[in-house]
Amino acid sequence: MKVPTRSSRYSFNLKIFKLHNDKKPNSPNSPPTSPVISAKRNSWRASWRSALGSGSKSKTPANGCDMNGLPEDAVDAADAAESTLFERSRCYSSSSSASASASASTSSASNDQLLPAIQIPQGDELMSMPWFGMDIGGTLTKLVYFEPKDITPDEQDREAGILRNIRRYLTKNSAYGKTGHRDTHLQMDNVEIRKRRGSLHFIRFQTTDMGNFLSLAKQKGMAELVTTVCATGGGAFKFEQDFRDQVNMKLAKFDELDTLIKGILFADLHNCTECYYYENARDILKSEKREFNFSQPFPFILVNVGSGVSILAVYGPDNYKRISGTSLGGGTFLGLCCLLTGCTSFEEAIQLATKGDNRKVDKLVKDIYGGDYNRFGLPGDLVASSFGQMHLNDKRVSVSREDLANATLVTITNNIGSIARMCALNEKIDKVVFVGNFLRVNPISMKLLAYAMEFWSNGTMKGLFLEHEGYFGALGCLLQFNGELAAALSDGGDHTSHPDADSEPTTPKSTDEPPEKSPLSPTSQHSTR
Ligand SMILES: Nc1ncnc2c1ncn2[C@@H]1O[C@H](COP(=O)(O)OP(=O)(O)OP(=O)(O)O)[C@@H](O)[C@H]1O
Ligand SMILES: CC(C)(CO)[C@@H](O)C(=O)NCCC(=O)O
Repeated sequence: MKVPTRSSRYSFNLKIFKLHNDKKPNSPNSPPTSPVISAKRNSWRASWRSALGSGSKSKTPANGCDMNGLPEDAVDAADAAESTLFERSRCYSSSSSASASASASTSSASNDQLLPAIQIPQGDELMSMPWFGMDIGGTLTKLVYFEPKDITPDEQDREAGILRNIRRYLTKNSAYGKTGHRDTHLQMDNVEIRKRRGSLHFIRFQTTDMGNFLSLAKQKGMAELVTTVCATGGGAFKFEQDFRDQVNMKLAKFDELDTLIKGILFADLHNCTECYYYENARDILKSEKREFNFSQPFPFILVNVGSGVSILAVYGPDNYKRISGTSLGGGTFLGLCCLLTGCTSFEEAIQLATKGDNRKVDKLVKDIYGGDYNRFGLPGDLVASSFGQMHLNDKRVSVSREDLANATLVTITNNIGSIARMCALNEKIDKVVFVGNFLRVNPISMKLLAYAMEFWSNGTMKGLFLEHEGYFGALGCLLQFNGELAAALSDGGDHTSHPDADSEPTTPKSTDEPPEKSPLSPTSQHSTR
């Protein structure tokens, strides 16, 4: 359970508040007006929780965190390769119910407005197991599976063999087929969803393996058990017919950005160590991961770094807008890295980047000025031109694959950081949350983003990160199982907004408005910082 009274967290909020208020009005690095930090505490949570029908949250959860939000039982289940890169500890709350449900059409106009009560679907078929949420993205498909742990002996007797086999198959293995992988270190235990208690399992595979996934699902008898799968992401549209034809499954489609936000809020409510930041972000070598109290999240900028990048301004659980995006995302990093280094996987690309040095590839300010460019506060070590040395033959022949991988990672990350910061400045928001699988096993990028937010805003903005990185869309989708699933089924299975649909002014879910492009051209970033 998240405990708000953490002195270091308060001091961080106070520091930001002070910086905003102390700032001289026309300081070149300051936003035109200070972002408002709400004095109301946890009010959105109370209303959200009441909308979920989960009652009040106990202050001393049965498991999970102590009153300082520290892990009571740190579970080290990380895969060996991943845990060497990134250490994680867990502490999950058991105290609140879990079904996210507020429907888009009744979205709140402000953070504090009460949301409508959930409608639990009546039909047993909607409630029957197994419960999945699926996010079929441009590169990776994410699957969140709810494993009930409160099965009574009676229920066990009645549990169909197929259902039992699926449950065992998913929870006893951590690798499936060629690219399937269960992120065991992310498992959430003792979670309550729709009055059932159990564990959430997080599974991913390459979207290019969808054919194999469907064959496996068929082979395991899923088609006889599951009639409807809640799905989000572009693939929910692209593969809809394949699901129908190959496994006789209908997709109840949900919008990827709606479910992303729902998943984030749910995960943070249930995991007191979900959100973190980097202390000493200005010194990348010394910066260290620390928990962040995200109990008052709104407003925040959300940067979803998947194959491409979507940037949202989030004002409440059902109140957000997509303010920008860029095609230079995780897919670009992986694609360029494969081209430049001959690597064949994301993990290999990150391993190479960890050992490389971008300064052999990029042109730095000091390569041009001989030192800092003081007049505009550009340090000598700042990248002036990404890959800017690679037109020189002698430099080109002396760089390694590792240097090229590192430079590619730094280029893509800095560009995302720069656009995100401009968006935050524009919206006058000081919290910038980065998610998406690009950040998987990728502390280099997270530290760089934390540095970029802190340095270029003079400490007034904070880069924040979330443990379940790329799984929020799938998680949010699983939670949609309530009233919205019934709606999705009755209206033909599509619960997303279309560009030609009417949009709610306070809930810009549809894509009516022409998409705003990134405020920066890739070549103009430094001068606009
Ligand atoms: N095992 C992996 N295989 C491929 N890419 C990976 C892997 N792990 C992390 N990544 C990174 O994550 C990115 C995909 O992230 P994510 O799953 O969040 O997006 P997506 O849903 O596939 O894409 P989009 O949202 O743009 O449709 C890849 O482009 C790559 O940079
Ligand atoms: C197309 C999506 C939304 C798919 O998740 C994502 O890849 C993205 O936001 N790409 C960037 C598109 C843009 O330039 O705004």
